[in-house]
Amino acid sequence: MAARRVVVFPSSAELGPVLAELVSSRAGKAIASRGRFTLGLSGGSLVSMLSKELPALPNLDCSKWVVGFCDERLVPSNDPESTYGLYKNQLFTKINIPETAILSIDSSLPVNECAEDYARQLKEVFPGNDKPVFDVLLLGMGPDGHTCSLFPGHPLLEETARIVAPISDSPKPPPQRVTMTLPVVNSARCVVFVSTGGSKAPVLKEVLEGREGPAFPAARVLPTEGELFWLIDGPAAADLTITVERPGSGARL
Ligand SMILES: O=C1O[C@H](COP(=O)(O)O)[C@@H](O)[C@H](O)[C@H]1O
Repeated sequence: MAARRVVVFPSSAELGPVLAELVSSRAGKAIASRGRFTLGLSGGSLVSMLSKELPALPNLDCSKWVVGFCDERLVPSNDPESTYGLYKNQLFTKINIPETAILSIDSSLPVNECAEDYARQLKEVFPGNDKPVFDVLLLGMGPDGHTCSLFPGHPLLEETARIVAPISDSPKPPPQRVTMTLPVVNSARCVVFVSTGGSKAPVLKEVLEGREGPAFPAARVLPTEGELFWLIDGPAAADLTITVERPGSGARL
C-alpha cells in the first residue's frame, strides 16, 4: 500500500489550484505513458471547485481524457441533484473533453439495470481488466464518513464481485443511486480526497486518526498500489493531531 499524504491548506481558495495542478500533472503522465487519462469525478462540493479551477489552468488540453463518475444519483440529467448535469453545465462546457469520452448513467433505467449498464460502459473502457484502473479518482466525504455512495454500516461496503452497485436506500437523498465499489476505488493509480469546511472536522479526525476508522467508508479507501492524498482546508483539519504537510503557495504534489 502506498503512503498516505495528508495536505492541509489555509482555505479552499489555496487548495483548489493545487488540486487542479495535481489532476493536470497526473493527466500529462498518463497520456505520455498510456495515450489517455482516465478520471473519476464525485459530486457534492467538488463540482464547483473543479469547475472553477480546471478551466483556469493555462493550455489545458482534455482531448485525451476519459471521464466517469464515482457515483451518481438516479435522477434525470436536468435534475439539480444530477452530478452529471452539474458538471455538464459548470465544467464540460469550458474544457474540451470529447462528448463521447464522458461516461454517464442511463437514468431512465431501473436502478439495478442502471448499475449493470454503467458497469458495462466501464468494462468497455477498460477491456481485459477484471476491474477498471482509473488514473485518478476524485472523492469527497460526507460528515457521516460516506464516500461515493458507500454509507456507514451499509452491506455494499462488503461488495467484492461487482464493480458498480445499485443502492436504493441511500440515507442521503436521493435514495436511488449507483456507485463504484471499494475494489474499484482501491485499484486506482491515484485517489484524491477533498474535504473542506468545519462540519467535516470531527469525522476527519476519526477517519485519519481514530481506532474506529474502518467503520467509516472513507477510511476503507486504501489504494492497493496507487497514491492516496487527503487535501483538506484549515477548518476541516482543526481537530487533527497527526503530522500533516502544509505546503506554501504554488506547491505541486
Ligand atoms: O452525496 C454525495 O456526497 C459526497 C460528499 O459530498 P460533499 O458535498 O460533502 O463533498 C460526494 O462525494 C458524492 O459524490 C455525492 O454523491
